[in-house]
Amino acid sequence: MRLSSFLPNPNHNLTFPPYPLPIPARRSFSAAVIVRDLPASRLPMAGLLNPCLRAVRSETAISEEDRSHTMMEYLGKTRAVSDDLAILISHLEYACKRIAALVASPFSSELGEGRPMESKGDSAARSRDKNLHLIYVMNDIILSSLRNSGKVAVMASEEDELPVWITDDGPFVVVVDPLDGSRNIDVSIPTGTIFGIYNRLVELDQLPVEEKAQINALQSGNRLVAAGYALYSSATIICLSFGSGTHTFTLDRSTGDFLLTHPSLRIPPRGQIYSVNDARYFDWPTGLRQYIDTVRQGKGQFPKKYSARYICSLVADFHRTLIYGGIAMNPRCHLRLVYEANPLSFLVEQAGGRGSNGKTRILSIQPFELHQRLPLFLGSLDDIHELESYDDIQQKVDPGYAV
Ligand SMILES: O=P(O)(O)OC[C@H]1O[C@](O)(COP(=O)(O)O)[C@@H](O)[C@@H]1O
Repeated sequence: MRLSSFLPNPNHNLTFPPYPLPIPARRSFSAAVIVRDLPASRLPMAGLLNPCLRAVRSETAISEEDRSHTMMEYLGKTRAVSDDLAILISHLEYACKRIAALVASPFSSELGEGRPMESKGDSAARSRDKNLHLIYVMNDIILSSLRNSGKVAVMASEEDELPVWITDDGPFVVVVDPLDGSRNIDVSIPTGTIFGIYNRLVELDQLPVEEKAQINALQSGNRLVAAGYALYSSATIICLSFGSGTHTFTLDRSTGDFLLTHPSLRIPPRGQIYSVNDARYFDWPTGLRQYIDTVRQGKGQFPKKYSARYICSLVADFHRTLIYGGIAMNPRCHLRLVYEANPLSFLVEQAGGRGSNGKTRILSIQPFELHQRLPLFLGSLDDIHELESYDDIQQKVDPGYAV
């Protein structure tokens, strides 16, 4: 068996994307070369081929000595990660490296130009987003990686109106927001990719493709087998959970490896930071206004004056919240249950926090529509419980915002 047959194959991508790319393909795909050149012991499927390595796979959360392990090594050692899942993650990792390179490229604004702009997914609602071309390129990068993995039955993307059926026997379903915070690209503010992974519902295999694609993608967050995000910032981070803790990996640009930097991350039970677009204050309901007024005066259950931070890039605001604690929220019906709220709630819960729509635990909500939006509150357990106790915190008024 040739190892390379499992890996993101750089040759598959030479025909991609199917429109002019203003940078030499070799430069933009250098991550593939790095992955291809990894020694066999560092590949995720090393356990498949090497029985000794498989034996050291551990059931438990990662230990201190695992710090600085590459993501590939981590996947190879963790029993919760099957070989199929490890292969899928390695392809997602590869896609995220390519996106990281492209968002940082001086040519990113030209990407996808000349490509016909069909009306897709949520694009009507996203008319204020100038970067739709670029987003569609990122979407294609993810789709191409998932196809090449051979492990995905269906991909549902925030950028596509309908889910894409990929392969009948793919064991997984992937939901994805390829480029969150895209409006910030032109000013080099962090952006991200969010993804969730479910098992394919084999009991639906006999249904027509459109039907089984939809139902597979509309699984409730309770059924996630893994979720993650990539943050494209001063460092490129991938944060992952397979249902036994949340771990973050940082890209070492000198080697192209993601190194384990925060094993078994725990969100502090209290933070001192709230993150919200507070220009909307006068559209908020009474409960939310009262909560924010209270904590910023230091009169809440945690007797410290809270500070505000708002990047307006969900992944970045969420990542800071995960590390420092506090709450990242968007109280209006704006963020998507399937592509954003569920994966991030899974990650925050696995780190000891909570994801809520202001009344209910996000992961227990059954989605009824792929692009369904909802109010979203993510963060430290005690902070979220305190906020929920104000009851009236979901913003019902949404006049439509121009910026
Ligand atoms: O305009 P608001 O309510 O502050 O929303 C900002 C949020 O919208 C997002 O940009 C996502 O919206 P889009 O998916 O439409 O780009 C988040 O990254 C950010 O947190």
